[in-house]
Amino acid sequence: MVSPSAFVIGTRGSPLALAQAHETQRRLGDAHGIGPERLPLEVIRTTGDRIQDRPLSEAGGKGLFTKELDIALLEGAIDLAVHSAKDLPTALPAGIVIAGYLPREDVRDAFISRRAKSLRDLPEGAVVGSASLRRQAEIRRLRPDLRVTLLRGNVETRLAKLDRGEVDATLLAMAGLRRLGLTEHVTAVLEVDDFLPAVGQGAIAIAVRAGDERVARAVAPILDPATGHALAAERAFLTVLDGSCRTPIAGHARLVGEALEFRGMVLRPDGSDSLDVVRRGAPGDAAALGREAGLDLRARMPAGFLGS
Ligand SMILES: NCc1[nH]cc(CCC(=O)O)c1CC(=O)O
Repeated sequence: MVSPSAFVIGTRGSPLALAQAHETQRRLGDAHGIGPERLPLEVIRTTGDRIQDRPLSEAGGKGLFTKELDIALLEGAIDLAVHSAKDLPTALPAGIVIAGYLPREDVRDAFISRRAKSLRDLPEGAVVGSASLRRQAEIRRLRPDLRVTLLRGNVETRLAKLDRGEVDATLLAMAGLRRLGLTEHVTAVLEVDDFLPAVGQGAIAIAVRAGDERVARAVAPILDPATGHALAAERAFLTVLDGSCRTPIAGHARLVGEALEFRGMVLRPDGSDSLDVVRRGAPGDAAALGREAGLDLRARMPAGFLGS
């Protein structure tokens, strides 16, 4: 007899999404002593996966990668959804909550190029491709002389475009490259203090139905409290500033000893100006810390900074 599924894991179908879903499946299986056959993956294609020709910020923003998974969750077709925390909107649909996060991967961005050893060494006028408004603005801030172009597609597609010489360099998250076993492509790693990552970068979020105690209890042992505190601060920061998905925003929280340290930044899209903030506090006050950091930046922002 085939044993019934314990929990159905919903995921997008990109190689990175599948790697993250498999990691979730492995951790959940280990925690409960059950095999992958009892934790089947249900692959769901999202609007964000279909749009390849324009920046997603122009196509309606972040919910594009989550809507179809949200529906499957609410309809009971899946029991939990695995997401890159970075791609999650700040507001989730009614009836869906984030149970928590897996232990965080490397949060840093990687510089990848065949033409230079580092962002600093790229020749003047070199072309750097990225689809991220944050990375585009941070690159322009550090190197206003470079040409920044749109480079979309999944991690493998972008590396192929680099190999074909469509761009001289690109930036990708270390977390994704590690999960895909592609770190041999990395030319240099950008430290957090030099190149502040996106809110949620490197973290895998587990979304569940609100009030579904069976699923909540099952996933609890695989969730990482430290990552939860960091993400609470980062997402509260984003919520305060997320007036527009056209805004380059960076934010990162980490435990330093007993304290949670948060750094946040907003940039003009052309990199000509930026504002940053640092706050430290108790991990238990993570959300308030992030919110206050966001309010502080908002109060210091000149009119029109967010491009509205
Ligand atoms: N927006 C795409 C996306 N969403 C999550 C990751 C990488 C994994 C992560 O940041 O957790 C990536 C690719 C990238 O930014 O290089």
